[in-house]
Amino acid sequence: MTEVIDGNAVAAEIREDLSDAISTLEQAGTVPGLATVLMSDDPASETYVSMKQRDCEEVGINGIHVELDNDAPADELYETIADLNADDEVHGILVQSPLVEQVNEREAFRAVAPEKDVDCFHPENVGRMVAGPSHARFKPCTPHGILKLLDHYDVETEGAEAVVVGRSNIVGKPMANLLAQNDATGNATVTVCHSRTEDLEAHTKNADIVVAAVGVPEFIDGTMLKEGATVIDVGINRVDAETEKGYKLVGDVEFASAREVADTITPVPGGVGPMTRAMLLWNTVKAASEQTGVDVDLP
Ligand SMILES: NC(=O)C1=CN([C@@H]2O[C@H](COP(=O)(O)OP(=O)(O)OC[C@H]3O[C@@H](n4cnc5c(N)ncnc54)[C@H](OP(=O)(O)O)[C@@H]3O)[C@@H](O)[C@H]2O)C=CC1
Ligand SMILES: Nc1nc(=O)c2c([nH]1)NC[C@@H]1CN(c3ccc(C(=O)N[C@@H](CCC(=O)O)C(=O)O)cc3)C=[N+]21
Repeated sequence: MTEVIDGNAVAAEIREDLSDAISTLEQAGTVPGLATVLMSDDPASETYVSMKQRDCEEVGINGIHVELDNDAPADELYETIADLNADDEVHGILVQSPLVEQVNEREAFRAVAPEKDVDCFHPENVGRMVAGPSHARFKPCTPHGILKLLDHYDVETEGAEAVVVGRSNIVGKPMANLLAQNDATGNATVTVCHSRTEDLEAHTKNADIVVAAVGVPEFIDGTMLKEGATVIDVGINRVDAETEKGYKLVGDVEFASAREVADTITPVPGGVGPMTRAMLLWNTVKAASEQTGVDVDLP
């Protein structure tokens, strides 16, 4: 029987475990603080940011939300980030992507103080992550959440053939790097595929673990997978449907055909998405601990 991974359940467990670390910090006089910054006309962004704020409330993190006008000058965003960098009550800062066009996203991510960069987008933190486990500060939330899911469902990465489809800075690139690292959640043999890959199916067919982060609805189907594979679907695509909201969410994997072939598979929604949010809380607690010098146990 194919096992369908329950990302909501694993994320709830992590939030529960984080409460202990948050209590430890509170007893030492610190409430962890996470600032989310929204400057976007992307309709999904508002949903994600409000979910992140709701998560904060649930676990006892002080959520601070800043929303900027979409037509404000880029400097307003930089000033906001500078203020948050200087604010002792803020331990983590997330600048929601995509940003409006007048802002250079790379510059905005660089403006976040590296100690508060809970997305792990700052080049200093990316470099430290790539340098290896003893150098790393944060792991980016989505790949980090995927490693937690693999561990939770006893999917062996060591020696596995892993194929990551997609090479974005937010998902594909760090995911491939982490799976290849020489540590307990890595040691896979990793192939990175992208839009210039000649024969995608030849790669995915050979993979024990496929991570799909493409942004194309139902791009990978069962015929492209190896029998018994683990399939991690990162994609969140809104497609028109006759629902209350006028759309439904589908992944980058065609779930019905993939589950016939896979041994273990994530659904959309309820797979990777909730884990991304849980690891954002995790990184915020780690940031608060490091900024205050109060030791905590992280799940
Ligand atoms: N669940 C979660 O928590 C998150 C979900 N997402 C979702 O994951 C998906 C991917 O996001 P993101 O990584 O930001 O996307 P990007 O658009 O930044 O990157 C997509 C990647 O897929 C590759 N690609 C596109 N078309 C093809 C193709 N036909 N064949 C092979 N590769 C292709 C691109 O290749 P190239 O580099 O050559 O252009 C690129 O590397 C989206 O659906 C997004 O909404 C994103 C972040 C978090
Ligand atoms: N600076 C920055 N950091 C991010 O981590 C970041 C970002 N920008 N921009 C957009 C992407 C996307 N992303 C998601 C997080 C959670 C869900 C999630 O919780 N999804 C739920 C359902 C969501 C819904 O109902 O719409 C699920 O899959 O079950 C989805 C997508 C984080 N991102």
